[in-house]
Amino acid sequence: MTDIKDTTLRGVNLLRNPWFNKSSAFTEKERDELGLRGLLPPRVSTFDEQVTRLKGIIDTYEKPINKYIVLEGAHNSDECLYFELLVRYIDQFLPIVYTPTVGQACLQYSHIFRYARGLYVSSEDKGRVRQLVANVPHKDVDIIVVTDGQRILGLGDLGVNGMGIPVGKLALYTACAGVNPQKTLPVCIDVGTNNEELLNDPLYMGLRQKRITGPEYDALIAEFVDAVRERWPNVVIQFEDFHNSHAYDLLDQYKDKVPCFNDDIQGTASVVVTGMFSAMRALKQQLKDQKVLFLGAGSAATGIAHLIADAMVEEGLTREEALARIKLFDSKGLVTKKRTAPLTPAKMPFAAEDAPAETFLEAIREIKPTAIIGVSAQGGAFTKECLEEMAKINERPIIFALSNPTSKAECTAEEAYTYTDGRCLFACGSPFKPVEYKGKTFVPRQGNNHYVFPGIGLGAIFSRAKLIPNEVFLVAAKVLADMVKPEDLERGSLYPALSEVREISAEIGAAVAGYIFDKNLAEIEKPADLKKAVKDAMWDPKHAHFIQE
Ligand SMILES: O=C([O-])CC(=O)C(=O)O
Ligand SMILES: [Mg+2]
Repeated sequence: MTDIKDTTLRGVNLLRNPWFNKSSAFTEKERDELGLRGLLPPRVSTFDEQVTRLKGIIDTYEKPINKYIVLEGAHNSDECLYFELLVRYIDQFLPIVYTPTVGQACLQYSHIFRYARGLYVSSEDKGRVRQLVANVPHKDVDIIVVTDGQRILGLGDLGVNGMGIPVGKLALYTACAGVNPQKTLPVCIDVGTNNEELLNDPLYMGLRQKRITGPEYDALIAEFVDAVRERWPNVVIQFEDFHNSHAYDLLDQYKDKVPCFNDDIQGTASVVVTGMFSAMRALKQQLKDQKVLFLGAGSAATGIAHLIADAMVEEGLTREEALARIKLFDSKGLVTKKRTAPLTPAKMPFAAEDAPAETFLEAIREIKPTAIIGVSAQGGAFTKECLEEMAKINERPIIFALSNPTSKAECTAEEAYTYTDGRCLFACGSPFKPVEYKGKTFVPRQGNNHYVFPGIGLGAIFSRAKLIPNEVFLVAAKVLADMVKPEDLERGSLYPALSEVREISAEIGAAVAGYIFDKNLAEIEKPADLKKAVKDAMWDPKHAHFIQE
């Protein structure tokens, strides 16, 4: 017996509902019994034919943004088909529904908007957020990705246009980790924008006001968290692309109360530590012997820096020794204790005593790092001179240019390999094509949190986690690093192939769930075969049957 999906929807209402719509794949019997006869072309399509048809349409568009628009159309008309396409062609379509094209989509969001999706909570909804949450059609929500649009990728404040990011991240939850799409909810909190260009754009769809902040902002977020927790008590909340000025505060406020994490601080840290573990394997060295210099000192930088310090401590350093091996360089120069403006608690532990270095190049010369990590959103900031200097100091320098989208990358893959004479260990934040250099082909891979957040969320959802401790991000990094094969390292890849992402997410999900069970943070009993149970719980894009055939 096949499972039969129960719905009271009939006729055109079925065709208009992306959760149920099978379009031309509705069977003869379904057409008869669900009031669909005559509303579709006569010949019944197979799922494969539908995938071929949709892929064919998308392939006719050259510009990535147009592919995005067509894909979102599918997302909003036949979700199952959309996800099957993503799963089958993940390499091709991840850069569309996610970094870098999603960045372009966010810039133009109010101009390409066709379908409303997810939940919008604005500062005008103060006092009635519960009602808004009650309007959400989902019976159960397992995971929310929420942004306030203030730091969208490396693009800055995009206000309500930032909604593209939660939508994209959740698409990855389903495509990469088999989270049921009907249990995911993208949320945008609109408290205004300080982006003048958007405020002056007649089509801009968000509130036309400067951002509110302070107690009013905190109260709106609190009302939102309370309302969603009341309706869906186990819901996992992923904070995404909040500005530094809120990111740590929100995490500190909620991490011990609700199952939540900040992907930019913790997810990014996890994946970058993976990259460092892989680099250590290639170098046959230990993390505790590295000296790391960051360009950028925002939440991603300090999140990564703290997790690298944790990993160094696991290798035997004292925390003080670990912190001393890491330095941050931001728009005001090297972060030092001498700064007049007070340092945030996240930056403080990494502050150098003193710094004559004025430029990043001087800082490299002075500190002699083994690794430079770019999280600055300054496109091209790893100049030829910086890269050459790194190659002079190190036999095999570690170069991570993580800012995205592509225009914000600190250097390209080609620049990294060329200016270090093909000797660097490289990771990027946006996708770069393989690079040929002196007869060798390098395959750079993305140190992007997409390798870990879907699996971490999956583990938290599966175990019905009460909280998500920071340790799971190191757990995930180790699992991911173990999945990097010697052949990957041989080609300069510090991460596994994207085609393996569902397997990766299942492994990370099981390990994270395992940690949560062992710390007594789970709401359910630990299954005997955890890996199998997690894998079995993953959703596959398959059209439902509505009628016993
Ligand atoms: O979305 C991405 O590609 C990575 C990320 O979280 C960010 O840059 O904010
Ligand atoms: Mg992000």
